[in-house]
Amino acid sequence: MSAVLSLREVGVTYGRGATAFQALHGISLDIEPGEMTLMLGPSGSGKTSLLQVMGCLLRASRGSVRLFGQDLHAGLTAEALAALRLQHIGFVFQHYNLFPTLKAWENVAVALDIKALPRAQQHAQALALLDRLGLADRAGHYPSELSGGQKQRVAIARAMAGAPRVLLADEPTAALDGKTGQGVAATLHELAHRDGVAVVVVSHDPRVEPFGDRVLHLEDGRLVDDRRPPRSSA
Ligand SMILES: Nc1ncnc2c1ncn2[C@@H]1O[C@H](COP(=O)(O)OP(=O)(O)OP(=O)(O)O)[C@@H](O)[C@H]1O
Repeated sequence: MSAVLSLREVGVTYGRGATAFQALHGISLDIEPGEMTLMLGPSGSGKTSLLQVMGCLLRASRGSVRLFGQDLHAGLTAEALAALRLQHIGFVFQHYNLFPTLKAWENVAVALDIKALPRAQQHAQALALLDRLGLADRAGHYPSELSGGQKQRVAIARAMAGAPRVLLADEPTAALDGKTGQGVAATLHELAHRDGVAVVVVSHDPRVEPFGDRVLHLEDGRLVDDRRPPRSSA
């Protein structure tokens, strides 16, 4: 396997001078396609900071980050970084971040807009994505008419609309009840295995753990464990 993302000795410091705080210390790891990587660790251990570095939302203060071999620190402008993000990376958040005034399919189509597709084609593609996530019959519903699990599936469909090679999810099941959370974790796992996407999930949720092909543990901004459990739920 060749890595999608390669991090070497990555450090992140917030603030300057007397108030500077080092949130990440010398993190080196490769993120592979076709597997679901879980990032676990106590509150404040740096999980979100690391996910943001991987997603080109936050620049590392030290070290190097490569996306498909391209060095994200080698003089890239903010615009160039944003373009890479749009092209390769999808995001899923704890609170779904759907537009309340748009129907489910329109929320997905927002991500297709960027590609300037004709509206009919956007509709067809959004429906196909929702269908894959078991939501074909909810395409015309507004977010307020959907359950938490359905909303998260719409958010995943939207994240997949740009056909990203990397999908980053920050606490995607935290607002969901047990069974629904497991269903969403299974969906993310399937995207990694069926589509070859590199899926990285930050979670506090023990119900998500069985779906991780690889489990990273962070503590105090350091990677303290990195393993592939022998048994996966797939
Ligand atoms: N913008 C910021 N400015 C200053 N400090 C920050 C900033 N963002 C995060 N931190 C600090 O960096 C450390 C790591 O934060 P981060 O959000 O990455 O941890 P986390 O493991 O995701 O935590 P949680 O599980 O609570 O979301 C924390 O001590 C946090 O207070």
